[in-house]
Amino acid sequence: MLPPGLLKTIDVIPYSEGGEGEWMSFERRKYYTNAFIVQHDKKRILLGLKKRGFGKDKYNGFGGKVEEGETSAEAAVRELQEEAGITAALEYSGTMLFFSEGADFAYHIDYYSAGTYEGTITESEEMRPEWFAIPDATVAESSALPSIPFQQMWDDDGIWFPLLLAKRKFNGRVDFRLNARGESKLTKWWFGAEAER
Ligand SMILES: COc1nc(N)nc2c1ncn2[C@H]1C[C@H](O)[C@@H](COP(=O)(O)OP(=O)(O)OP(=O)(O)O)O1
Repeated sequence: MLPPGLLKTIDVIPYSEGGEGEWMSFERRKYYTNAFIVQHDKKRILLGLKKRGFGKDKYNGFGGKVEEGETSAEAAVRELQEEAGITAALEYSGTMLFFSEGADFAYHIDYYSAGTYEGTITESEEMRPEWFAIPDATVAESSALPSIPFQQMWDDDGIWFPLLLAKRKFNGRVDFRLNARGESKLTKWWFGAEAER
């Protein structure tokens, strides 16, 4: 049921799949984290604008490589501190395998989230933190905050963000291929989510 290479971390039921072609093969993987502050009571989520390197000019959670000798959960807390200046009791939200055509490794990304944090949110050399409104169909008035900027995020984020916001853990894989202009685009995906409680 699961796509090749995806290491199952939780029991999931199929949630979303699409795209075309075969899954690409890869030789090795590297371990990454990505963390979000999601405040349902304030209807807002903290994202960061990546200022350099991989994913520059995209909004994302805060994260990076898991260093040798640390767990993914420890790496997530460290990266959140380094990139946004805050600490949080992060909870595991899901895992995604991402492979991009031509890359020499696949990203194994563990996602984390927390509803509260300590410290002062601070811009770092890598990320500029900003709050965005969590969509709420039950509330008529619009938020003073901007909407989540999916047009300036990774193509796959629109698929699994509803799960993150609904606190449903997920496992997924996304493959990106290069288009005629040499841009890396989402071409195939599979996501499973834990059953609704
Ligand atoms: C393709 O789909 C992706 N979606 C999202 N939301 N995030 C992704 C995707 N692919 C990679 N990422 C994340 C995973 C990491 O959090 C960052 C990349 O981390 P970074 O560029 O910071 O990595 P390094 O500079 O190698 O690591 P250090 O921060 O430890 O130096 O993007």
